[in-house]
Amino acid sequence: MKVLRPTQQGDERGPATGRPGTPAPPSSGRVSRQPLHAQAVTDVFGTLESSPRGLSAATARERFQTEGPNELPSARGPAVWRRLAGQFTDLFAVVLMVASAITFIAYALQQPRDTGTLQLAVAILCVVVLNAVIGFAQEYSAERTAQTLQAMVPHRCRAVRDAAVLELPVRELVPGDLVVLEAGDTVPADCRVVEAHELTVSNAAITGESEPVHRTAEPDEAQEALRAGNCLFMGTDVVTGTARALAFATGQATEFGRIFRLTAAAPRQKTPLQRQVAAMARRVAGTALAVGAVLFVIRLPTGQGLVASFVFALGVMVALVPEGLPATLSVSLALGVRRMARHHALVKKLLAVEALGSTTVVCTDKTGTLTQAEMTVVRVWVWDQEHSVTGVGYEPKGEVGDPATVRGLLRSAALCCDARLVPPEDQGRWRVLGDTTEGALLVVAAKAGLDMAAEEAAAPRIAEHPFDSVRKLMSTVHDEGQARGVRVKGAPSEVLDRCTRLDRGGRVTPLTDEERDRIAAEADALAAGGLRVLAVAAGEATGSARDRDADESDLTLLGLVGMQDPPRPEVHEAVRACLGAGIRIVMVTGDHPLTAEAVARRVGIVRSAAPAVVTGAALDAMDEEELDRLLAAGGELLLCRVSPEHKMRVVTAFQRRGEVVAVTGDGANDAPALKHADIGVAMGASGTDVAREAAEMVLLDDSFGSIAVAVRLGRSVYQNIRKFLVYLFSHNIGELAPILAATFAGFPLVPITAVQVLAIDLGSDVLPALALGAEPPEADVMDRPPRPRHERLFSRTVIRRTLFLGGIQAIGVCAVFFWHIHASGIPYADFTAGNPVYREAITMVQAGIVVSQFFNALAVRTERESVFKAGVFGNPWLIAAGFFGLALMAAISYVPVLQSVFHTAPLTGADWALLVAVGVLPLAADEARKAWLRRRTVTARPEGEAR
Ligand SMILES: Nc1ncnc2c1ncn2[C@@H]1O[C@H](COP(=O)(O)OP(=O)(O)OP(=O)(O)O)[C@@H](O)[C@H]1O
Repeated sequence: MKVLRPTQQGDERGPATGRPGTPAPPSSGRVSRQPLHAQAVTDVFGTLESSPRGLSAATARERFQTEGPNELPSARGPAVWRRLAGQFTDLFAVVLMVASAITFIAYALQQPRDTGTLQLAVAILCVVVLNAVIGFAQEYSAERTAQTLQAMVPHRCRAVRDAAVLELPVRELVPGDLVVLEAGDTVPADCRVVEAHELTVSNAAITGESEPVHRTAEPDEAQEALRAGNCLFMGTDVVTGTARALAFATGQATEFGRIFRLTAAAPRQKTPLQRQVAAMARRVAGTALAVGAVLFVIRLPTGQGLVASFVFALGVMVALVPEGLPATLSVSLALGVRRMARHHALVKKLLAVEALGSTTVVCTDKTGTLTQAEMTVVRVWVWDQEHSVTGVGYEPKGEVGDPATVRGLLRSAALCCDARLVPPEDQGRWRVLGDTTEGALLVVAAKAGLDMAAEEAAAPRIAEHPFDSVRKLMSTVHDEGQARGVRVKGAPSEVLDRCTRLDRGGRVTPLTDEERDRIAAEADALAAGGLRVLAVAAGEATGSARDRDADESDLTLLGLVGMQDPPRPEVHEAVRACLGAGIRIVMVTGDHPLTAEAVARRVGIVRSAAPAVVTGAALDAMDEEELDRLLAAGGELLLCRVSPEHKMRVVTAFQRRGEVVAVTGDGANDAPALKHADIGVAMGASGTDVAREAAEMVLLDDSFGSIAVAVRLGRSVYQNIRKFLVYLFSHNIGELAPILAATFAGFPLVPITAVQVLAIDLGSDVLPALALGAEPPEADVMDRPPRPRHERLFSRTVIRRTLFLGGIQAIGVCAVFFWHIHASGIPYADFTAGNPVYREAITMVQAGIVVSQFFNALAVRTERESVFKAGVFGNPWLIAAGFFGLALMAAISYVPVLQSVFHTAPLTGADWALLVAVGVLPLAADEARKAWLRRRTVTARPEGEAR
């Protein structure tokens, strides 16, 4: 975790406070005394005790022991006590604490003193403490979840060790490691560049300047490393080119580590959903206060005294406040996030969970997302014949039609590759380190009998012009003795544009227009079969300078290769599910239109005879209006030969139309589109660090199948939240209604006490609400159109359903109470709190609500489907939570200590039978409502959530 210090004398940096921008040299005579960035490359290796062959495994291990892992400690938030104290400062808690204090005072002033008042004061305090503890625990667990998820995002880098390029976890990197970098990589440690090809980096993470800056291996006389043109810093991004660089500082000793230490943990952002719920909870609390105050004023003149009226009003207030709601919401969101993670979709921001439910368009990549990214060359074309290649995967075993004819082409193609084939370990499979397209070329070269190690030794690479998805082309320059040979591979149109000659089986002739057309037609024919097609060419570098345009001109076309990439097996079903859910899928690919269309057909994205296939060039020719018209036309749309800039433009255009867009991306230059989209989806396995950083969601397996699962789960999280909102708010109606009814009927006491209400809100109702938040997705969740973007959580449907279920519950509970009171024949005015009939009646009311909530929980499980069809026991947690509530109620009714706390009485078997008969009514009525809804929707397909 430190700057490597071969000796201490030359080190002028303080450990934590020193300016880590200037790696100091050691003072040994063997190595240079200049700062690292001022040294020549050869000296740098000496200073850092490394070599162009990288560190040996043994040295790396040793340094890991002494330097520690290359990682930063996790950011520490405010102290535990501060966070806990913070829970007591929200409006809710303050109101309840004030209420409790007044109740305590009321109790002190009471003559004679009523222990019920004291119990109420204590109970309210308990609510405050319990809420604070739940809030704190939930916040803590959400944080832990976020940290675990972050840790799951793969952080790997490439470094040379024992002369071989290895992929290793970033934390294992040590000072002296020779890091291999390419566009899209995040720099894993502070490094000094020793080799660079067209390297530019974005230092935004360190300096805030997003404009890419050029970096080379040349010594630099700058004052500090940060300004030097040859140093790279942890956390910055490689924008273009490739490089090798020596790590000189890791972990906390890096510049990033210093900034990290200075930065306090950023405050956690609440999602719009959480804000909506918090705002709603505040509104309800306000209403509760107002209703309580009004009732207090109404009750005062009835002559029951100030304290009794106050206690009564307080009961009303407590009945209305949804105590467990915010905690339930957070738990439900966190559960959704965990479920998605189990299905390979890591949500980095809770926001994505909500947005997923309303996604209307998915712009998806092809390679790796829809396909397996297991490229295998199956055709090689050289003038004027096509050769088949056999074999599967990356195992270099198979036959090439006529190896002698195609060897020249394959040698050039393989020389122009950065990827490496990795033999199987422990009976695994052959793997590719690097680009899969290049992996396929190395495999076919081996199949044709080429020994690429020997070929590379015979023609060492002296320069390269890296691939990028805008150029769709890559070239390398090789020292071939008398000449410097150029090898080029890329999209056929790009390569053909740069060719002037054609290799006709060893005889080179000028390339005629006719031949050019013929070759383009061959490439199209291969692409139409769903193959990715690359053209390969060769030339000679003439000028001394490394001039890309000159190197890549006047080339000789050697031939074409066609590689297949089979669709992922799970994608067909996932595409069907998304289309069924009203989500439009737009394929966005850099590949050839014919290849794209063939693959799109295979996975079911294209089913019609004539999809709209639009190329990047055609997009460039369109103005915004034309683009809007294209998108508005709906239907199947494939965007081919496009660059990340096109992707960004299309995302913006979709959003202009009010669509909620999810976009996949893997490259560094996909980052703007990923950031701009409503949900940026990065590839976890093959994507670059930059893309993963920009995205809201990371797919660990890169598969489109995981997007479909995430949408399904995102929708179900939202549905579940609505379920427990209806569940929780409907019982508030059940609690409030008898209180209001009693007030207006002139009954002198409350039909349910505040302590009883709290027992329901925090005892019997919390667990079912949590269980509802964990409901599995409903069967038809993907048969509905996406939720409108701006639809409120408390939509009219939710409010209607709450009133419906709560209303029925309220009628039942009031009927039970007044029936019991009337059956006793005692006049209202004679009732006192100690009256056994009154105690029975209020026990009936509390138990009535609990029983009714048991059935209510079953009712809200589905929106349209009969719960009997969905399976009454489909959510065993819910059933268990319901029975827990009933058991708690039974204990309150029968256990003497609880009887005295709650002023309850033992219920008889007949009482329970009556309560079940009344309690089941909301479920029965809701079943009837669902049946009516289903019948209605068979004839007319309604809009949105009313379905
Ligand atoms: N390593 C490479 N070297 C040279 N040319 C390449 C290489 N990889 C791809 N190409 C060419 O560039 C084209 C675009 O490739 P690119 O990787 O940018 O597409 P993409 O957008 O990632 O495609 P997809 O949507 O299939 O993932 C390919 O069709 C191919 O002809």
